[in-house]
Amino acid sequence: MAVINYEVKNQIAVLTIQSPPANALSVYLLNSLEDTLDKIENDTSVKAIVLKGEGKFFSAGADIKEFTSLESASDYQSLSERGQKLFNRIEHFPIPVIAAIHGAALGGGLELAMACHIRIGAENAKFGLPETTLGIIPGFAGTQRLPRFVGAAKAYEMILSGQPIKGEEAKANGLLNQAVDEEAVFDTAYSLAENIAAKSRVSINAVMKLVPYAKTEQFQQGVQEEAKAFADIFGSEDAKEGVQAFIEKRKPEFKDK
Ligand SMILES: C/C=C/C(=O)SCCNC(=O)CCNC(=O)[C@H](O)C(C)(C)COP(=O)(O)OP(=O)(O)OC[C@H]1O[C@@H](n2cnc3c(N)ncnc32)[C@H](O)[C@@H]1OP(=O)(O)O
Repeated sequence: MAVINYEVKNQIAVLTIQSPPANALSVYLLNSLEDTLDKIENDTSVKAIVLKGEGKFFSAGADIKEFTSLESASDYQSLSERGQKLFNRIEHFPIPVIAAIHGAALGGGLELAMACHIRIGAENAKFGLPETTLGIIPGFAGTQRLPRFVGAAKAYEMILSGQPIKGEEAKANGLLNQAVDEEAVFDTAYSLAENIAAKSRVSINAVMKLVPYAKTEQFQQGVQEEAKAFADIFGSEDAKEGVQAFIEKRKPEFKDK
């Protein structure tokens, strides 16, 4: 069963994505994450959060297999808006969230990591938005958040090519705060959480309120446009072909329509 498991100890909540085999972000999992945030927001003991994935990856993104059960453009737009809203909540969460990323953060997995406040990643992990490989586009605000971290030129390259980058390159491009050995990812994230938890809650709350003002004003407009485009693109033959090809483990044959 896909869930977010969480444990609170010493004022730190550790959230673990448990959705084997790839920690795909199904709607059920997104709902579980929302429920967990509700509980943590009401737990006045928590001062920092570490978010990690169980198994081989942090997360391989939205559940591609679930796409085939959606029918209309409005279903796809709702899915996109569901993820966008949740990730926006994380970005504005009053408690700092540190993503501890190993294996891969792809598609929605990277979009989730980018909504967190701090990212510690493995040097050998893959970071990317491979949606164009499926004949679709990112839909959980990736087109808007990625350029913020890596700049427009690198974002175009990553989104249009669909090619992931490794931890060192992600760090050099501002996507990661630190790139460390895979074995050290969780401990590095956790000790940063301990450092934060030793600070006054008053300071933490003030910082969490102030930093979001640094955002651009067009971000909300951008994510609305993204949800519409995400819905439209699923009406294309190439999106059906791309998703089907992933499921059938073959290369897609795009027809540009
Ligand atoms: C709005 C948001 C949109 C999106 O996020 S769209 C999704 C974007 N993400 C991707 O396109 C990533 C797709 N996955 C991959 O590229 C690869 O996988 C990995 C690099 C993550 C891992 O590769 P490897 O180690 O070779 O494993 P494996 O055999 O490909 O995958 C193991 C199992 O995990 C399933 N899986 C992987 N990613 C997803 C996913 N995103 N949604 C649903 N299932 C996924 C596979 O199918 C397979 O399953 P089985 O063992 O039954 O064959």
